[in-house]
Amino acid sequence: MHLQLGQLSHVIISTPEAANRGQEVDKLVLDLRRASADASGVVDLSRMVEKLSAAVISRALFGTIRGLNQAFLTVADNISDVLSGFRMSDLYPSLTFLPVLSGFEGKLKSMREGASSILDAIIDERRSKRSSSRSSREGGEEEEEEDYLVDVLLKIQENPDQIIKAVTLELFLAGGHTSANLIEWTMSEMMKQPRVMQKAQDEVRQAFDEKGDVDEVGLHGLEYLDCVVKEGLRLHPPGPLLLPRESREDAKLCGYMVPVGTKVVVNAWAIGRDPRYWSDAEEFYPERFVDCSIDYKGNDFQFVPFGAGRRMCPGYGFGIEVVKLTLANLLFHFSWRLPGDSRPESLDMTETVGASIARKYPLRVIPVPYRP
Ligand code: HEM
Repeated sequence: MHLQLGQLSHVIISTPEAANRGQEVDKLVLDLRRASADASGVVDLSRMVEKLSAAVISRALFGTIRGLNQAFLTVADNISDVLSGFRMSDLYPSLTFLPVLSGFEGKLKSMREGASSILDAIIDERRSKRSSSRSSREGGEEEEEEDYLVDVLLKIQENPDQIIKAVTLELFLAGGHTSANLIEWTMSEMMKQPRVMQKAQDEVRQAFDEKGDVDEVGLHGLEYLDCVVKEGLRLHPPGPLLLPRESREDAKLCGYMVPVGTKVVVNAWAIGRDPRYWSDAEEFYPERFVDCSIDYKGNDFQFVPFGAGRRMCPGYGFGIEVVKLTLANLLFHFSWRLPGDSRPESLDMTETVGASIARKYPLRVIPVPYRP
């Protein structure tokens, strides 16, 4: 993973081993297998995928630290819940007393303090792990160094803990829910359209049948899955309004005057559904991306699920890899059915309203193992 983060020029988590996403995805497959043996066989895929992507991102950040991981996940989850959604103060930013009056500011402050003390403990734990493996190596013992993101930041001596904590929390908040959200919506769209599910499944099974399992290297040859993920991003961008910008000078935009200092919100969700740029814009049709040069890397302004420009998502490579790896595993190891006699076209796709658009109702589905 290659990230550019403010004061740091570059941070690289170099290997999938450090990110360790494969292990977490294997765990998800195992949990699904177990659940499929239960009487009803119905699983809450939304919840399972949310858990998976939080585990993947926390492993990449600081590995597994018993007790602390869970505490951090809970606090970070609460912060992200509080931050999503709109508040009165967003509509009337000049009324600066509103966040204080509503209790929003106090709530955030106490959550930040909670996250900060857990992160202090995580940093201390990684620091002592690093120094004990250094002493083992100096004593001639073979000890492999683990490089999680916190370790990389600790190696850069001039980073005060305050910055390490801010970067860790930001990455967790930005990278956890987004990947889960995209997996959940893309699976929902495929449940609704068995034709697409079948085509993606055929591709994945053809690629990995001989090996019997999905691997990250093989993911790059899955052209249809690539189109499916792009189509998921077009219709359900996990950050629908990107990050707010502020205009640095007066500007004229689409005939409107935008004065200096205006908060500008870019609606990536609406852009992805604009019929001027997309035919049958509301339809989930991955084939539109076959032999099409439009990509999500910030150069095609009709498709900006990761934003564009200097504030573009620095974690898109990591996010896409997690999403593809998870989807490929879900498609390879299981066939999927809806509970009872629900028909695919009747699957409820109601969205929540807020800074991120999630499914209003969790995706409840039945996994049927491909191989016993
Ligand atoms: C499918 C997964 C993801 C999606 C759809 C996504 C989307 C976005 C979007 C739309 C933005 C705002 C960009 C803008 O305003 O121009 C953003 C920012 C950001 N993303 Fe992601 N993201 C994903 C995964 C990740 C991951 C895995 C990480 C980290 C490991 C990450 C880290 C960040 C950070 C740190 C920012 C803030 C950048 C800044 O403040 O300038 N994202 N992301």
